[in-house]
Amino acid sequence: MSLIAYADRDALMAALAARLADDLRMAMGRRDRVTLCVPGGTTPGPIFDRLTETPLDWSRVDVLLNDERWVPEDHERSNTRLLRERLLVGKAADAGYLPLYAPADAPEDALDDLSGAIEARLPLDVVLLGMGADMHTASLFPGADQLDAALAEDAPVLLAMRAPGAPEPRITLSARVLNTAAARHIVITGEEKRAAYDRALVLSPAEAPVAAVLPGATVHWAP
Ligand SMILES: O=C1O[C@H](COP(=O)(O)O)[C@@H](O)[C@H](O)[C@H]1O
Repeated sequence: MSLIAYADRDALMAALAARLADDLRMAMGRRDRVTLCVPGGTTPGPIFDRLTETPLDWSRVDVLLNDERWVPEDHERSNTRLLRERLLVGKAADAGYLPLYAPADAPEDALDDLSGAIEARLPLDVVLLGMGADMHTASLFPGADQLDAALAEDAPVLLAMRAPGAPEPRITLSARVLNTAAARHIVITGEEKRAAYDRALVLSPAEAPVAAVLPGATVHWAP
C-alpha cells in the first residue's frame, strides 16, 4: 500500500475526488456499467460534494455503500441518507444505487435479497473506504461478532455485524468483496487516525480490521 500525505483536508478532498473520477473513467473503458463503493460516517461528505460537480457519464455508474447502520433511511445516522443527500445529487443524480438497507427488523432478515444484486456486479470497480480511530473499516470492527467470518477468504458478500463500539446492528461488505476492486482508496484525517493507521501496519486484521484492506490500497491522509 502507499500513503499520500496532503497539506490540508481541502487539498485531500479535491485530489481524491479527482482520482476517483479518473478511476471511474478508466473502469468505463473496460465495462459498460461500473460500481463506486463508498463509506458513510463523517469524513467523506466533502469528497461526495466534489463528485456531484464532476462531469462523468454518471448514468453508467452504480453507487453502493461499504456498510450500513441498521436504522431507517431518514435516521440521522443512516449512511444511505448521507448518500442520498450528498452523492446521488447534482451531476451524479443519474447514477444508479445498490441498497444496503431494507425496512426489516434486523439485517439478517434482508441479507439474501441485498446480497444478490451486489453479487451480480462483482468484481467491484472503485472502492473508497473510511477508517475509525479504533481501526475499523466498513463495519469490520475489532471484537465484532462476525469479524472472523467477514475476514475469511471464502466470506459471503454481506454479513450482519454487531460490535461493542457500534450503537446499532450493522450490515457490511466482507473484506473479500471490498478487495475485488482494481482501484482502492482509504481516506483518513487527523492525528488520532494517523496514529491508528501506523499501529494497524504492524497488527493482524483480527486486531486491526483495516489491515485486511491495506494491501494494494492507496491511503490518503491529511492532518
Ligand atoms: O461507522 C462508520 O465509521 C467509519 C468511519 O467513519 P468516520 O465518521 O470516522 O469517518 C465509516 O467508514 C463507515 O462507513 C461507517 O459506517
